[in-house]
Amino acid sequence: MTNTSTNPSYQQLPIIDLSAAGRGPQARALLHAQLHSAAHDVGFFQLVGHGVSEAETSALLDVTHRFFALPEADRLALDNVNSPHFRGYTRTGDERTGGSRDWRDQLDIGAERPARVPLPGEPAYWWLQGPNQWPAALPELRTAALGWIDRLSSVAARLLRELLAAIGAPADFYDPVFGERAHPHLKLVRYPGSSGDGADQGVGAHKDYGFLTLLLQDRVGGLQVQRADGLFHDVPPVSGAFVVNLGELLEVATNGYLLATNHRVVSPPGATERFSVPFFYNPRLDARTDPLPFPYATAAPGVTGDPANPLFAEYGRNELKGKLRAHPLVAARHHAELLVPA
Ligand SMILES: O=C(O)CCC(=O)C(=O)O
Ligand SMILES: [Fe+2]
Repeated sequence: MTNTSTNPSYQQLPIIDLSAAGRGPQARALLHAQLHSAAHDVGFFQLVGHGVSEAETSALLDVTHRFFALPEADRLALDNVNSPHFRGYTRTGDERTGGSRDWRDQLDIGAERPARVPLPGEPAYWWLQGPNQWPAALPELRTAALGWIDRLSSVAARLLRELLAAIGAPADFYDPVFGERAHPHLKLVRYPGSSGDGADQGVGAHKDYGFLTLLLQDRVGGLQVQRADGLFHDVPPVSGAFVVNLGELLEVATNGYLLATNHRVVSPPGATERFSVPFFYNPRLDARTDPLPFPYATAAPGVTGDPANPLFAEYGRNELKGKLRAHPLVAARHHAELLVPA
């Protein structure tokens, strides 16, 4: 990949301490100023003071390692090609981003709900609701993953409210699109090192589909975020911090005042493995993202106009667009009628 920047002025990443929200009006006002700038000027930041302990994160990383250490047959028993809901295991090389192969394997997990097959005339995105696939040989993974989804949903809910307040909007404006029927998503990811053929796309440049992503990464590094100079900048691991990116719905919500952050992962060198656990804070599938009332709305530039990646205000549509693109084997097997002929 090209265009990687080594510009030192970009090496200081904003660090946001969420615990400041509970430390009185002055601390909260300072938090809001920092959050406003981090979200508007940079588009991503490191989140600390979130209340998730090191014991909790190491337990999750431990179960992640144990999942990828299972015999391949145990992982392939959960192949997402068998799930019309895009849940389960994707083997290395089966996922595509920007039309090219990603060199990572992963387990996709969502809210645990029964399938809701769309009736004629209903939106196709209801396919995204359905059961997960769990490894029989590692029953504790289910508890850990569903527990992490609950834990991070509440951190993300607090963070979103502070972020909305920080830009002068009603903090609870989007509360109704979350709640019981929200559609959070978790991935357990392994980057198995270099593909050996000269490509270094761990995952290609993309934006996430929802409101906020809270990423737990190990110490290896390789995540890069595109900044205002157009170049990709390393996001070095910070112990105890989650990397937060803004997703496409926040861009839609603010008419481009906040931008969804374009990011990618460069494969680790040689046989080095990297593990990460992105958590995606997504609303209900049938939620429409109403425009956010806030004082900067009139100055907002509008959403990014990329014909290859239209942004949809209806969350389910926005996610389905991405899943069909990223998982062509699942799409071809279960959803051929949804694919636009090339
Ligand atoms: O693994 C990472 O650091 C980032 C993963 C990511 O961007 C994604 O899965 O959407
Ligand atoms: Fe991402």
